[in-house]
Amino acid sequence: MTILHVSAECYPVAKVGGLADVVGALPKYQNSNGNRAQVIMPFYDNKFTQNNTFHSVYDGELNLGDTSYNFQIMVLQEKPLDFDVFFVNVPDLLFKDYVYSFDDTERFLAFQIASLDWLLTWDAYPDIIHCHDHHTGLVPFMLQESYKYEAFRDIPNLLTIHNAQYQGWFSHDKVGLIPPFNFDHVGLLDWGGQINPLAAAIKCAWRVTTVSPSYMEELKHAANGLESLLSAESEKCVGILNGIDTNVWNPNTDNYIIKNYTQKSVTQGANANKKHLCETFNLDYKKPLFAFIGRLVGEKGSDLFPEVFKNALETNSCSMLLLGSGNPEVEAQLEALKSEFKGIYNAFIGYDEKLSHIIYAGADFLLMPSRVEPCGLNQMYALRYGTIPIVRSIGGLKDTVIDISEENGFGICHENTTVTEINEAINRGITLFKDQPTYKGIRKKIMDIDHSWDASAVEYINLYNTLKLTRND
Ligand SMILES: Nc1ncnc2c1ncn2[C@@H]1O[C@H](COP(=O)(O)OP(=O)(O)O[C@H]2O[C@H](CO)[C@@H](O)[C@H](O)[C@H]2O)[C@@H](O)[C@H]1O
Repeated sequence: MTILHVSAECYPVAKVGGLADVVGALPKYQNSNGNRAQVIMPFYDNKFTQNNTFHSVYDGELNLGDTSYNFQIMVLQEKPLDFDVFFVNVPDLLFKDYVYSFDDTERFLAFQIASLDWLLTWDAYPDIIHCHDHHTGLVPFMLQESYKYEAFRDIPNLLTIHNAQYQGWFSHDKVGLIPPFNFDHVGLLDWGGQINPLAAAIKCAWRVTTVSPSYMEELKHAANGLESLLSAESEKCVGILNGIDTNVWNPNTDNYIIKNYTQKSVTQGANANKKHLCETFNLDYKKPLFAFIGRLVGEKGSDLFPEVFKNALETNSCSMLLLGSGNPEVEAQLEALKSEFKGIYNAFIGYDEKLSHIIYAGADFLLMPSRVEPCGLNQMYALRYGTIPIVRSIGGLKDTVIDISEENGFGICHENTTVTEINEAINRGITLFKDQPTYKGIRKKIMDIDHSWDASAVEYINLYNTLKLTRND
């Protein structure tokens, strides 16, 4: 089966968050099952495009309303990835040193139109078009409604919602940017008086998946305005838990970390990484080290960190390390804490892939007090590296972490994203750390949990197969 993933991010080409990890791993696993999965994504001006050579395989011109733009489809000269990636280069719009910004409407529309224009020239169309998040949400609409893409009406397509908080809204004033379609159907684009690419995709895609079963259920009650739509479309929606790329995330072979280790050598290995972190960030090595990695946004509960960290650090019984960026106010508060808690707290405000790996390996506990967490990959990386996750039981966190008080439990869970509950959970971690035999036992146990893509990749293939059957009916 041939599958074309359409996405704004893909690791290691361009990564802002978990979307990149998924699109960088799922095709690999699908290919290893005898399929041909490919990715099409924008050509950005970033380290990856600067450090690799590309050549153009197609030159075209796309229209955004009355304005036309030249574009090329580029491919890598050599093949450093485990699957084919096609890059859409629209020099005037997409070739920027950022992935997302204020001009997303025009940029991602151009990306989607160029992708489909080029696809029209293929000899054999893909069996499945798999779209990811709102940046590609107009693809299912255009496949179904745009006159110029009539040849694609039969291609099964699906949408994966990685995060329904972001929907790509824009005004109906810009409807003319979308290639002509039967205007009687303009309502398919609309949600709440605006053009809403995520809503349009939920309406038009043949199937909709979310990245965990629990998140699918939660969306019916909390989907940033799309609750009733998701409830109405629930028959075509299904939750498939994300996996992780166990080749990239392997403490035994990870080139980013200070000392590699296996389940057998986790104590020495993880401690060497912890030591490095404590030396680098001036932290007390003897205390349990709690870490957070991620975007500093409301969904992740990051606005509560300044107070949570202060409460925890005032007891002088733990160290804290944060890696992330986002809300400038939160960033400033987290910076300010540094002088107050020298020797037990530090923060790196920014993005650093290598450092994230060392933290997964060297921290004792990973905090994820998310208000919303569609799946969450960080807790799965933490488990693989023997770091105990402390999570709020929601979305994918609920599906992947069992509290230590339960049978076969291995993590610390709390019900709500409140300062009190997060601090209580941290205190439970401090207590657990004092009981070193139990702590070490859990560490070893969690490294055994299999969250590789193997099972979920097959679930996707099975789902694609049901769509192919629908087409043949
Ligand atoms: N400052 C930083 N420096 C280095 N690395 C950083 C970093 N900030 C984040 N990362 C990395 O980015 C990824 C974040 O993945 P998540 O799944 O936790 O969150 P995200 O909310 O982006 O993804 C959305 O999509 C994914 C994929 O479907 C869902 O799991 C998730 O719930 C949903 O919100 C991890 O690989 C993490 O290590």
